[in-house]
Amino acid sequence: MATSATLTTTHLSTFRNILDEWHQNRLKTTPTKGFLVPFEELQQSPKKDALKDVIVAFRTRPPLPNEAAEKFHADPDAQDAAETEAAPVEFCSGITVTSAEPGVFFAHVPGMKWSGPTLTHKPYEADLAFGPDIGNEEVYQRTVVANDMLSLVLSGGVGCILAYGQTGSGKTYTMESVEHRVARDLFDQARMVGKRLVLAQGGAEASDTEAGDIFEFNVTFLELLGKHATDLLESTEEVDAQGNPVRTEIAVREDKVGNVRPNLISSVIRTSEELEELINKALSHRRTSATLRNAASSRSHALLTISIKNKLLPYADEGQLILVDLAGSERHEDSKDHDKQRMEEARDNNKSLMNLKECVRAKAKMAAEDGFVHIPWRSNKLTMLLKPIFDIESRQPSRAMIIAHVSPHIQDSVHSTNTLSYAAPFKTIPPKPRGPAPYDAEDPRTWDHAKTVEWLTAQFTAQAMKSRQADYNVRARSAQLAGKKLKPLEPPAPGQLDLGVDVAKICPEGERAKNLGMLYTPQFVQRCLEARVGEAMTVDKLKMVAVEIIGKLFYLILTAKTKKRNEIMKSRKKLVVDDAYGDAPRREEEYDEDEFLEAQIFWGTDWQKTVIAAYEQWKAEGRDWTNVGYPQTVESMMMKFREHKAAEAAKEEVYDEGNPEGKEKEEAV
Ligand SMILES: Nc1ncnc2c1ncn2[C@@H]1O[C@H](COP(=O)(O)OP(=O)(O)OP(=O)(O)O)[C@@H](O)[C@H]1O
Repeated sequence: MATSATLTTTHLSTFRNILDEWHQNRLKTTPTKGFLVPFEELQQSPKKDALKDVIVAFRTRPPLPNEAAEKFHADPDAQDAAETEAAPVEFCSGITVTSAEPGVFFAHVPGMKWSGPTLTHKPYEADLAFGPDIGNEEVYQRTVVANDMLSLVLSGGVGCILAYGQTGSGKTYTMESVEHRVARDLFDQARMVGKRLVLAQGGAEASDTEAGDIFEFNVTFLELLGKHATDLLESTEEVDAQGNPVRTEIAVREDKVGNVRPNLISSVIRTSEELEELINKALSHRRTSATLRNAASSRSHALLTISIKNKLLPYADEGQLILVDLAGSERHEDSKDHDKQRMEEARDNNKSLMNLKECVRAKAKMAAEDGFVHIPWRSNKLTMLLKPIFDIESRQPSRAMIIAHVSPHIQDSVHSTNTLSYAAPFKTIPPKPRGPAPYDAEDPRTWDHAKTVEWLTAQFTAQAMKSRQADYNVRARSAQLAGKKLKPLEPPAPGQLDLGVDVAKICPEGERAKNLGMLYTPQFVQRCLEARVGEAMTVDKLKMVAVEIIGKLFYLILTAKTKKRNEIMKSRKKLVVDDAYGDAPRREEEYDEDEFLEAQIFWGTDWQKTVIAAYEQWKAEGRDWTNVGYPQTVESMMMKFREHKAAEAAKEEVYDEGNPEGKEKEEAV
């Protein structure tokens, strides 16, 4: 089967003309929009309230020297091949960035109608769009820094950055640059956060406070190749028949308490240089193998996880930064020449990417609507490894960012539309302002300032009463030992109880429980330490009390959300996946756009060839092509595609791990 890239290449000059015309017409009406804040002014801290739980960005790279000529070839059987064969294939853009923020990419999708070549210009929206002229530093600043990822993870939250896209589109280029920049900045940021914490505890500002004095950093690097997980930090001399290093397989499963902690080599890191060295070591171990698209293609998902423990607040949650360079999303066309093992890997990779899509979409939907949607993270090893991001029962704040990469070439446009339509639905609109929710004593999100202060005061009062009672018990016991008896403990006179903190400082005017619920645990603890008055509570005692109180508040919020989820579930009966995705745009009336595109990819240029052959036959027989012939032809191609998919799915079911019926079915087959 000829590739669809060949078709595009054969008609390149026509596509170029159509594209030029489109550019001219577009520029007459809509100028290209840049970023909201110029790069030089990006340095201010982001507004925390404005941050989203799921951020989606698009990126396309510049064409590489000679890439078009080396990668794409004209179809020698095509009618106008003689015209194209003489000249080498030159670059023609398949992507146009019309707005950087919000991001808009147009994909120019070539097609062939009986009347000749056509281009469809399909727009896709994201939060950000990076064109070929945007460098790695700017991408890092506008994604990781502007979205406060490092503070989040240093404060006990979970941050995850995923690079997705066709093989050779630039994922590794982006992720490696992010990894090295994280290595560069994480320790400086940790030093700053740590110093503030030391100061809040009443400690003197030590200029030589090192990040490692306050935080403990542990790094792991896991590779998921198909269904097999291995440790990229394990050194090995052994190689398989293809020359790939052989490493011990690592189990990925939930433990008894629900954590997914694969048994990996975990390296303690104290400096930027150590982290940098570790990243380089792991990357050099990363398995690569040739594909049709990219000579050094990465066939696996690579997950770099940096876990951060706050030594000053041992009770606080451990922060995690998970950087994921996903395996290339290969098309049927690109993987058809692989051996059986590679085909299986490609199939498993695509399956895990589909499952990831479901999870991210559900998370995005949940954040946008402040409700609950089932997130099927247990269905696949990749999403199991991302449990901290997807587990709705987790009280840790989390933020996920997906950077979808597309090739700049028009020959890759069909694949680009797949990538963009994979990621675009992750972009959510912030929930519409609905006015204050009615007061509910059990839902802190509905409390006003006065109620929040009242609740906090009650919490600190309860703690102070506990301490007072404990203190009395000690004195009573000593008195008893001395043969005396103390008077029973009287309740304190109003205003006499020393809470040890100024509650008004913990919840200043204008703030309420909802705002406190958005603080990270260490931030709340820091606030309490800054509000400490007198000696009623020692610093250590106050830290414990603060962690307990914020934990209680998170618990109340989580319980209220769960209650709401149950109500939503009851009222909606069944929340189907499509519901979570929103209405999918339709392309050809009867067919779902994704399915239609997938079918075209499966057929490659045979799609157009079949249409043209059918057209000629129907016309020669004098029959109605437009109303009958064309729909019938498309339907029969869709049926064949569906049969192929069903057969693939049946195979997957048989081999699917953990499918209790799989073995029986396999035997039956
Ligand atoms: N923004 C960019 N600017 C310049 N060159 C780039 C850019 N992005 C990628 N490249 C180059 O393009 C080539 C392919 O990129 P890369 O290896 O990152 O792709 P990939 O998506 O990770 O592919 P695979 O999934 O096969 O690993 C590399 O030579 C890389 O240096």
